[in-house]
This record gives sequence, C-alpha cells and structure tokens, in this order.
Amino acid sequence: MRPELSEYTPIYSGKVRELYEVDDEHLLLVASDRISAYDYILDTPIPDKGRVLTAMSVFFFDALGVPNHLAGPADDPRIPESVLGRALITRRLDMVPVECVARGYLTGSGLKEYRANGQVCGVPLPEGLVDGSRIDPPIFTPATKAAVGDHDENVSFERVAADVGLDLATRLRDLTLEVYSSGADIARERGIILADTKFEFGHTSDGDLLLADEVLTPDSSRYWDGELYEPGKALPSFDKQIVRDWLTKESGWSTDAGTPPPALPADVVERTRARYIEAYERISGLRFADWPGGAA
Ligand SMILES: N#Cc1c(N)ncnc1-c1cnn(Cc2cccc(F)c2)c1
Repeated sequence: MRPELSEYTPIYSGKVRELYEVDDEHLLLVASDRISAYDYILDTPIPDKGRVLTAMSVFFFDALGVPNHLAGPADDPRIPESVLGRALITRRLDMVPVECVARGYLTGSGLKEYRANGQVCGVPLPEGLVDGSRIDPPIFTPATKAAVGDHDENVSFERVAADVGLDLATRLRDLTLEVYSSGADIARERGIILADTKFEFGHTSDGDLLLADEVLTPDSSRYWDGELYEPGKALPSFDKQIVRDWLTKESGWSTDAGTPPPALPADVVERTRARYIEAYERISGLRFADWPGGAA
C-alpha cells in the first residue's frame, strides 16, 4: 500500500515542480504537468509532461553514471499513487547555491552578454558569432539562484570560486562540462541538440558531491531539432515552440499584452504532449508506454 502525498511535508513549490520531505534523509521530487511560456505558468497542463521529464532524468542519471541523489527506482513503494511516474525519491543534500550552466551553443542570455562585451560569464569568445553558433568546446557559465519570479544572474567562475572556494568551483565546472558533453553527445546521435543545460549539485553528510535536481530535461535544457539546425537562424524549441507559436501567432494574445496567456486548445496540448514523448523515446530508445504511472 503506497502512502498518500498528504503524509509528506511540502518544503518547496517551484513553477512546475514541488519538493516534499519523506524523512530526515530523503525527499520526494515531484514534476507537475504544468508548462511555462514567456515567464507565465499556463493555465492548461500538458498531460504526462511530468512523467516524461521524470523518465528523461532517470534515463540520463543511469546513462551518465555520475554519482547522484537518486535514492530509489521510479516505482519505489514510498512514492504515492497520485504522483507515480512523475516523482522520485532522492537523498536530502546540502545544496550548492550555484546554477551550474553549460553552453554548447550561443543563444539566450549568453548571446545577449556576448553581443554586449564579446564574452559570457567572463569567458571570451571568438568574434563574429551569431544566434545559434556552436561553442566548441562547451563553456561553463554559472548563475546565482534567483528569487522566485526573477531570472538567475550570470556570474563568472571567479565569483563562484569566491563564493564556494576554488576547489569546489573547479569540481563544479569540470563535472558540469563533463556531464553536459556526455549527455549532448547521446542526444545528438539521436537527432536532438541539447544547446545548453543547468545542473544543481549538493553534498551528502559525508561530504560527497552528488548531481541533484533534474538532469538534461527540456525544462532544464534547450532542446533543438537537429534536422533544422543552422547557425544564425532563431532556433525553435523542440518542445515548446508549438505552444509559443499558437500563443503569439494564432491566439490573439501578445507578450506585451500585460495579461496572462489564454488557455491552450486541445490540439496544441496533444501535439505538445507528443513532442515530449518523441524526445524521450528518440533519446532513450525506450517506450514511454513502459514508464510507471500510466492510465490503468
Ligand atoms: N534536487 C534536490 C535536492 C536534494 N536532493 N536535497 C536537498 N534539496 C534539494 C533541492 C532544493 N531545491 N531544489 C530545487 C527543486 C527541485 C525540485 C522541485 C522543487 F520544487 C525544487 C532541490
């Protein structure tokens, strides 16, 4: 008999995820079906988004073989039925207060910084790069965790070293670039570009540094369709572009409307759900139908 979610103490609620205390040593990390666009949490959920992104994290945790915070399987008996398939039991860690970002392509806030001063987080880049240019080898572009509702602030490696010490900053950088490169290689072989990603790490009570949070999901990474990739062209998001295009080109809403986006039509929801499943099945080579928590 599985416990009820109400038996666990909620300790954090993010835009699309929640964190609960299971016991002194363990947490329950829950991924919702909520989707965000243009800094809004949309009213319409995407069915199975939480389960697909949880399955993606588990695939990459297993594939990358890096010591991590997972403390049980996807069907662990401590996981309540109501969140089965979109929740994981993890070890409770002392989290390192650094958003560990790796970039293999120039876009977003990195592109904005580059256009202003030719570098990203203090890392100089060659002249002449454009939106979507490959950065090879990838670069470590850390950020400080923002308060709820704010954007993270890009910081230099030197600032991270000042905050957490040079040894730990160096380990965070090396691990971030190693894990990103390995994951991006796996995805690229299957036709999906992981342009960038954000990792979080934490320490056990024994002082071991573990990879935590979610790993290489479409919510923590930019997913691009490898078949469409060419530098200099605004690159659509593999998973979110259907929603973005409907909102800005068909719904009558605009990003400067000052009002929340409208509810999504059923076909946009279903096509978006299908894109998440397609990304998972292409990258993992597994069937989403085999993942726990599906309709009985
Ligand atoms: N992972 C992890 C983790 C851990 N293993 N131990 C202690 N703290 C965290 C932790 C704290 N904040 N977050 C972000 C986060 C993740 C998921 C859902 C949320 F609501 C919020 C993660």
